[in-house]
Amino acid sequence: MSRRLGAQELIDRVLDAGSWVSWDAEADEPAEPGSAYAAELAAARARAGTDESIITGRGTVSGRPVAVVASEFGFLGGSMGRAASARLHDAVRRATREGLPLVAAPCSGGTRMQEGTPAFLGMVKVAAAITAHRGAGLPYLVYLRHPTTGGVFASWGSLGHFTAAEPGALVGFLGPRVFEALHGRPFPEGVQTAENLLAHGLLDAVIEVDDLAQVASQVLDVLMAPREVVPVPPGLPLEDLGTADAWESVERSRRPDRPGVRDLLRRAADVVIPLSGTAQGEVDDTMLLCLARFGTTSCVVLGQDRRHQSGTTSLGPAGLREARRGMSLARELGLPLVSVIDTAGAELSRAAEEGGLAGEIARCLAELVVLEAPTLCLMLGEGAGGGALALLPADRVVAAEHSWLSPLPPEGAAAILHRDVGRAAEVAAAQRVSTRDLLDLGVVDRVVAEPADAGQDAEVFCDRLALVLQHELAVLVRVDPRDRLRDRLERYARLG
Ligand SMILES: CC(C)(COP(=O)(O)OP(=O)(O)OC[C@H]1O[C@@H](n2cnc3c(N)ncnc32)[C@H](O)[C@@H]1OP(=O)(O)O)[C@@H](O)C(=O)NCCC(=O)NCCSC(=O)CC(=O)O
Repeated sequence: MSRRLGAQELIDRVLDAGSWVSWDAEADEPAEPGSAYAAELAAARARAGTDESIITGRGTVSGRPVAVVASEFGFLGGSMGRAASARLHDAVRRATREGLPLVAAPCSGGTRMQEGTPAFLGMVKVAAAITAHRGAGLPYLVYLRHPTTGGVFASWGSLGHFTAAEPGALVGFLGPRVFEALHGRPFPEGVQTAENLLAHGLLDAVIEVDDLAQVASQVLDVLMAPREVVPVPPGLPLEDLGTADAWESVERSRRPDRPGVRDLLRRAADVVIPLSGTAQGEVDDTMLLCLARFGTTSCVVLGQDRRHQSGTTSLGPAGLREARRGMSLARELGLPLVSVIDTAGAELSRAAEEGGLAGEIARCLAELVVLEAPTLCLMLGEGAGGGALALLPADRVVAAEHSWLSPLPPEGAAAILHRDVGRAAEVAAAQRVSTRDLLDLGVVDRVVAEPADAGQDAEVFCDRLALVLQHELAVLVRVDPRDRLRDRLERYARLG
């Protein structure tokens, strides 16, 4: 881990040179004059060079205005007393009033022990101010520095739309030394580290301080972009679809070299910012969640990733919870949502049942169908069962020619109907799973013709889909939100 940076040093490394303007008035004096605490505060001020454990203000990152709040660890371990919480609270509210995105860089031992319970309660107003900031559709980015603990991690450190941490940083709830003193044994090694939290879906990235400006500016470019209405790029001219039957499509969709959501993003998106996990302690690689920009339109993408659904891994409840994180991001930030269906079916296991798979499918359907944000579903390949349907109910549904949608894998349906998986092709046709049928049924709005071999011609396949995506997104964001939602609800009321 790099040397611990002071608050001002960090700000100078991240913001454009000369852009920093402090918002801090003189901090309140929380200590009784002449008390031991007053002496500690005076010593902390002299040592840290700041008047409190937090500094706030505004500046620019790559030219974009941002509000910044940063802890000063040199001031009583970055701990939060009443004056620090009041300063943070005021800065968050000012950022909201001024319509500025907010970047927070905590580094703290949590609530200031010298001030006890009255200071502890400051976590509540800070959480309330951040909720109001997010509620105003403004981004909140968090960079957890070494060390971030206690009530700071448990309030403003854990409420980001996007959360990154410093490599090797100690990030945890109770400080390890406090744990050992209380319990007489050391806290397990390697748990309270940035890297471990990343692996558990609690962080989106671990990045060096020197990369923070670039990452923050990319994230903000994507998050702040949709407020501009962009010209609609030309759509793809309608091309003749081939004559493949449903079963041929099923077989084509299962070819190992068929492009998946990652290939599509690599080729089609101008910017991709991966997010990791649910932000609540789960990761599922079968669901890809990211912020992306296609042409000039930014969106949240959640996509079933075929590369991670092979052999023993399939889409589980955590993947669907990750999808719901994407839905709330889109709702809060007013970003369009692109959902990508490509699954051979959700996980069938004890863990999935006990983890609430069916409930997660229900919650995805329920949230997606009424989501305020513009929504676009792309059927990319396989589309088996509730795990696929969970990402379907969008304003517009675009399908690659050989994608399909069915209540079970066709072999499963054949087993139910005929006790014979060998009759899967016949059942696929009868169940109307092909895109031709889905177009007739009004499930799909547009089918994109595929090259003769999507695996061989991955570029053509992805480029065509990208053109359609860009076009559809640009059209969608122009529609009045009330009309869009009403049309969507009417559409899904007609289906099924
Ligand atoms: C954060 C740390 C891991 C950092 O360890 P380091 O060895 O790097 O640094 P350190 O311990 O020497 O700390 C530097 C200085 O900051 C002071 N310091 C640290 N945390 C403090 C706090 N919460 N209140 C008041 N002072 C604090 C230390 O006493 C020390 O002062 P000096 O230099 O004078 O010796 C450790 O300080 C720590 O465990 N702090 C407590 C973390 C914690 O459990 N917080 C919960 C608080 S309750 C809370 O926040 C509410 C909640 O949990 O919900």
